[in-house]
Amino acid sequence: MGKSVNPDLAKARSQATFDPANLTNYLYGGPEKLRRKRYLPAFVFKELCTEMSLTDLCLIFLGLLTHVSDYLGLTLSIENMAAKEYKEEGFKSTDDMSREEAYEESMRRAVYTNKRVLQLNLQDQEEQYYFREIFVPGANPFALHYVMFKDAINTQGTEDQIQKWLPLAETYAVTGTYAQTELGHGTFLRGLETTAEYDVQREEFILNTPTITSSKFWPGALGKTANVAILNAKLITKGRNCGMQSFWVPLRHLETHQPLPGITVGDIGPKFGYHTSDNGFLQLNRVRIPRENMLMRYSKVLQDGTFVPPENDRLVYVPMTQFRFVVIGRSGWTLAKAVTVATRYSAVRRQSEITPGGGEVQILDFQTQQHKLFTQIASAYAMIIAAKAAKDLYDSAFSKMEKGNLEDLPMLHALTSSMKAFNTWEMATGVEQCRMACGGHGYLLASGIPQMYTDMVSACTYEGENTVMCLQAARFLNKCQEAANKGERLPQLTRFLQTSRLNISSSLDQDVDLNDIIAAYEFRAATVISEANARLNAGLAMGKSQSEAWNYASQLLVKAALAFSHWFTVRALIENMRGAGFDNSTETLLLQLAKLYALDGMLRYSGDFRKVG
Ligand SMILES: CCCCCCCC/C=C\CCC/C=C/C(=O)SCCNC(=O)CCNC(=O)[C@H](O)C(C)(C)COP(=O)(O)OP(=O)(O)OC[C@H]1O[C@@H](n2cnc3c(N)ncnc32)[C@H](O)[C@@H]1OP(=O)(O)O
Ligand SMILES: Cc1cc2nc3c(=O)[nH]c(=O)nc-3n(C[C@H](O)[C@H](O)[C@H](O)COP(=O)(O)OP(=O)(O)OC[C@H]3O[C@@H](n4cnc5c(N)ncnc54)[C@H](O)[C@@H]3O)c2cc1C
Repeated sequence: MGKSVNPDLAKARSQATFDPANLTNYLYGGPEKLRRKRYLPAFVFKELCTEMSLTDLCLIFLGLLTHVSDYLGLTLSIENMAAKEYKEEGFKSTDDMSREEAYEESMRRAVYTNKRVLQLNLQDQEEQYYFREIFVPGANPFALHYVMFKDAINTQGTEDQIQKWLPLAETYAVTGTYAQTELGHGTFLRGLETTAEYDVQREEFILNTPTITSSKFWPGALGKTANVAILNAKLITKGRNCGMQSFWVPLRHLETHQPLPGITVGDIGPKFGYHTSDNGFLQLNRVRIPRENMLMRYSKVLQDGTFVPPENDRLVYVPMTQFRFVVIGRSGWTLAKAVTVATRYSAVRRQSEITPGGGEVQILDFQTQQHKLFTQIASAYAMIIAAKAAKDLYDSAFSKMEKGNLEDLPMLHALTSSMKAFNTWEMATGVEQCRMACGGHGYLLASGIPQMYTDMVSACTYEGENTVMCLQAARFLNKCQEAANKGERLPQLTRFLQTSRLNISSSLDQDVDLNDIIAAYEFRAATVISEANARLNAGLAMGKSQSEAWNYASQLLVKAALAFSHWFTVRALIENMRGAGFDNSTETLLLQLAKLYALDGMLRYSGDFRKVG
């Protein structure tokens, strides 16, 4: 039962000046990865559905990605399910459900996918992600389990602890969360109040949330789903506060799922988005766990209570750095989904005339509509490709860290902090622009865009509130500027602070040279970073303390981190587009898209660029 494609859409696609397959292969990491990605939903839907053509299945798959299918009334007739537990007649729209019903529907789908991933032995993380997203397009109640809970075990646990706990997580013998934020503190981790006091007599930690503000508050899956937490608390041993450490804390009985003694836990209530994620609260009333439950890869507590500190006390923050990197990558794909919906809609929506009497045109013919959408298409590509570029730096830093070489940790923290802030702010702005570009229909939940926004805009807050993350990156950039001022050697990533010069060869009446674009963004970043450093030093010269001067310069320091991220993104986009081995037509188009992205950025931040000439 093939579905006819809208003639306007078909016509628009037929006018492509390049072969989309080349681009799709590049974006998904090559033809084999793309084949697998396309095979998965077809395989599963074929297994689930008796009478649907592959076109329908792909439509459902693409629609599910943007929730459209939920609202087009497409339902999956689920028969001969491999997993007998999944008795659902089809995917019902969760938008008309209460929070309880929506959570249960998402939980049902998530449990089904968890079982199928194990039965299909899907090992590849990306394939697992694609597979899950087909069935749980919104917030997945197991999100924390899949990412931060397992990452914390892998990065903070000893080999023995990994051997013991990771199989439990992989087989869903336990369901986990990452419980760090408290009612009173999310950003300022040194202010966390939950304590883990070592009892040397019984070789146990006594976990306690002594105040209402120390209640754990926000962790995903804490409300209902999780029965174990990787919980961060202030370690106290031999009367000494040894800072934040991570602990494996059972929360609920593995059979009855009832809270264990001393544990008060529940859901924090309705949120702006992520309705099917049960973010929760947790209070601990002198809960005892064995000494072996402290994750001791980097820091240890010996039987006699002696604290063995880590080589670097920031290593306990590694799970956050890892997840920031996930957010950096997913931001581009989130914008890609939104702009795909809005662009397709703009090809089929006819509204108003350009030439009086000429008939209503596709709204994609309005230059204002093209500007709204093409800049977001360019931004999505820029973020996806910059994330790929950051991955090379990320992988090399992590492999060195695993061998005990921590020299790249500051750079990695600065890069993941600034790019997480930059990408999520750009994604949030872009998704909202796509929603508005669809007029009234963009405001319908059926478009899929509103939920993308309300779910994903939280990424500007979680995993490090964006302003705070920019200031973290600015610490590193400012240190590099100070070193540059003294003529010292800089890390590779910031060497442009010493070398950037404004020798632009392009003139306004010729097509802009791509190297000039990179040079302009580099010079802008170097100038803003230098200005922030100058403001900081001006504060010190006024007699302010280091922290008061930091606060005095903080707005410019945030700008410096964003200018750095913008330069990193533009450079990655242009260099990867030139070096990707595309055929001429595809490369020409992509470099055109890169210019659009960069020149649009210059217009949006024209103050910076005018100031640096
Ligand atoms: C659209 C994308 C969708 C993606 C995915 C969707 C699916 C999942 C859906 C939902 C899941 C949501 C999950 C959310 C989880 C959470 O939110 S977990 C909690 C996250 N919390 C935070 O991030 C807290 C942020 N705060 C901090 O990290 C710290 O408090 C601080 C701000 C860094 C300050 O720390 P501190 O006061 O101790 O340190 P400073 O004095 O500022 O700096 C001291 C030095 O330490 C260095 N440092 C700090 N952090 C790190 C780090 N992580 N790694 C390495 N180094 C670090 C810092 O640079 C200082 O060094 P310096 O003195 O040399 O500059
Ligand atoms: C959807 C969602 C899911 C979450 N999931 C989890 C989870 O699974 N596990 C978990 O542990 N936590 C989770 N969190 C909590 C999240 O990590 C925190 O909300 C986040 O770290 C921000 O902290 P906060 O809420 O205390 O905000 P605050 O830090 O109080 O921010 C409020 C304002 O203060 C400003 N501010 C704070 N400090 C500074 C500073 N030093 N300089 C300048 N400005 C500053 C911020 O910029 C911001 O404008 C989640 C949050 C959300 C929204």
